[in-house]
Amino acid sequence: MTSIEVRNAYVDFPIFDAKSRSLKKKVLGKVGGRIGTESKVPVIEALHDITLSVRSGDRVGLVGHNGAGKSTLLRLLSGIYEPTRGTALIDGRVAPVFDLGVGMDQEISGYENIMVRGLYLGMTRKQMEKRVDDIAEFTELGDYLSMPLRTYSTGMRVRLALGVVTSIDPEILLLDEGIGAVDARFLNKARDRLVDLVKRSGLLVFASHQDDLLLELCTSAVWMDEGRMKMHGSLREVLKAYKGKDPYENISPQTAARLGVEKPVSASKGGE
Ligand SMILES: Nc1ncnc2c1ncn2[C@@H]1O[C@H](COP(=O)(O)OP(=O)(O)OP(=O)(O)O)[C@@H](O)[C@H]1O
Repeated sequence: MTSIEVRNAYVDFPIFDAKSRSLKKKVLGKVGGRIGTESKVPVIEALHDITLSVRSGDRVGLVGHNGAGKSTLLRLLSGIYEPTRGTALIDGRVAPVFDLGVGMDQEISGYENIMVRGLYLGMTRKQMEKRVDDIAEFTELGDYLSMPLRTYSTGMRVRLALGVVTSIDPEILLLDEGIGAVDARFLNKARDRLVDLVKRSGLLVFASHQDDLLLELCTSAVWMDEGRMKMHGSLREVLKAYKGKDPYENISPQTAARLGVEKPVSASKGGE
């Protein structure tokens, strides 16, 4: 069965070229994992004693401040990082969607990039051949699909990458928030495809700062803080604790309608 089991896992990054004198001054920072200065070189404790079990059907959101450890945790769950201590057992085919640009080649055409990126995400050539027309239509890139990628604007690249990403059939889908960083009109168009993609996926872990997208794609959540799991529970409860207010207070009427929930009347003033 598709699953990920993480037990007492730590991820440390030793930093060999840090300016250790200024580290001794201990400037109090609000973001990032703890920096240990006991050993010869400073060590960033990006993940600290993580125990997490994700199974088929789970849709987990990762929330937390900048540097809290969300991306590092995604990389641990994908097998890209090995834990420094502890274990991470991954059972299933992983599609890591961290950076929309990864696996894209500047010198080959949009069509060719669709194939290459699909293979990188675990699809076969045959599967991608069947999907290429659908992806091409979604991107609205027309004749540009025959041009080399270097001729594309940033937004055009995002369209291409999102088209491919939302066409795959992953067992384990790991999404980093970059996916949300596209213009609102195109995101609207991509949203349905993203929702379908998540439905097709065995399990999802999604790191994001955007409540709307989290509410749409996830049911449970983990709140990361200084590399530790501060809370694990239903998405609504975790967002409530993290933000200090009910996430449904902030969502747009359109999102409320899509989610089939009633937007509660704003009761408290909170904030990150
Ligand atoms: N390759 C690396 N080398 C050294 N330190 C790293 C590396 N990657 C992450 N870190 C550190 O690990 C900690 C966690 O970073 P991570 O990128 O996982 O945070 P995040 O929660 O995804 O943040 P954001 O919301 O800003 O993307 C930070 O203190 C960061 O400085």
